[in-house]
Amino acid sequence: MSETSRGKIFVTRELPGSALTRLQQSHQVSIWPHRTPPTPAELLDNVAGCHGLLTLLSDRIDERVMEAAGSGLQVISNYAVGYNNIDLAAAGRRGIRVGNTPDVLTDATADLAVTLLLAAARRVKEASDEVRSGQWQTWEPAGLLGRELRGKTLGVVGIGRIGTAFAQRMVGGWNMKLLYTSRSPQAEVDEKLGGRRVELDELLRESDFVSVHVALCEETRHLIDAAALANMKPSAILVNTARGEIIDQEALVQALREEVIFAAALDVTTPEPLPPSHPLVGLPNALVLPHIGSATDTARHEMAEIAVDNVLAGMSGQALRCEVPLA
Ligand SMILES: NC(=O)c1ccc[n+]([C@@H]2O[C@H](COP(=O)([O-])OP(=O)(O)OC[C@H]3O[C@@H](n4cnc5c(N)ncnc54)[C@H](O)[C@@H]3O)[C@@H](O)[C@H]2O)c1
Ligand SMILES: O=C(O)[C@H](O)CO
Repeated sequence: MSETSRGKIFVTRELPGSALTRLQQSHQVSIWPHRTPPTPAELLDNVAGCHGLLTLLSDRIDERVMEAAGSGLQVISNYAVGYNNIDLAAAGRRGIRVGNTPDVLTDATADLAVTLLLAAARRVKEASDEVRSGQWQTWEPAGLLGRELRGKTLGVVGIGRIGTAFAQRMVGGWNMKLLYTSRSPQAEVDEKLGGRRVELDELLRESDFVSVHVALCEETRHLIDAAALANMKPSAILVNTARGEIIDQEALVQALREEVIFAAALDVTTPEPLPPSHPLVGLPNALVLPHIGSATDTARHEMAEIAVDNVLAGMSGQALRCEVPLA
């Protein structure tokens, strides 16, 4: 299909900025009009006959969805850098290209990981709750004591784009010692940030702050389980801006209740949204945000431009601006 012939595209949510108008100029575009995602049945109905899909991380794009779209489906463009919501093997079998939106959200997400770490270290949630609930009585010498960062050991689980940007901030800002896990040696991280690649066990044992940045896949699901949490220092803080499923959340609740670790600060959970009745929401030493890592105007606008470029390229049979390699 050429970029000028009108192919059918389903977009699963409105996007910020004007990027979607570029799709509308050349194609027949239908945009899911609601704030919440289509249900699986609604998704199946809406993709029928589509040549391109522009999806969000909350849309599960499995073989059934690809089947429902039909044999004309050429491209699935995910409005996210993570693509664990898409069955890549099925896309590969069907010759469907898959796109994502890396790099433009790296700074925003690394900044949020710093925010979470600092907020947990200085007990910002408890402090703010004290003011809101009227329990703030006086300035107390030993009230709400938190943790200092300078010179402490930082453990980065998965030192990709965001993990590296986060480590740069923490090493540069607070002169932290850096340990990281990676499937391959990272000479630049070692040279520029004084990093040392270690096994996960050692990272958890030695780190004062642990931040998770690895992609979610079968090998990383519940990478941080009860045994891993037990391996951490009782004074340690765990940050997660990657995906909720990388942490065994029930084990985390127990570890926080029993003070196996000091605190956790999470931008991602299982499920999303996390119900307000979930124990993590009520725990004083857990801070939960509603998956806002990339939520800056710049990042979300640039993500939209890439996602649209990916759809246009895929529908004209070209390599995508940001293409996910398929198995
Ligand atoms: N909270 C948010 O809003 C937000 C925003 C952006 C990204 N993310 C998440 O952060 C993740 C990282 O993003 P990125 O741009 O740094 O990606 P990246 O690909 O640069 O980094 C991912 C790292 O995970 C490693 N990895 C992948 N599979 C692995 C496996 N099986 N075992 C061990 N390591 C493995 C890779 O080698 C890489 O170092 C994304 O996958 C996404 O889930 C969340
Ligand atoms: O993977 C991603 O890009 C985030 O989770 C949302 O921006």
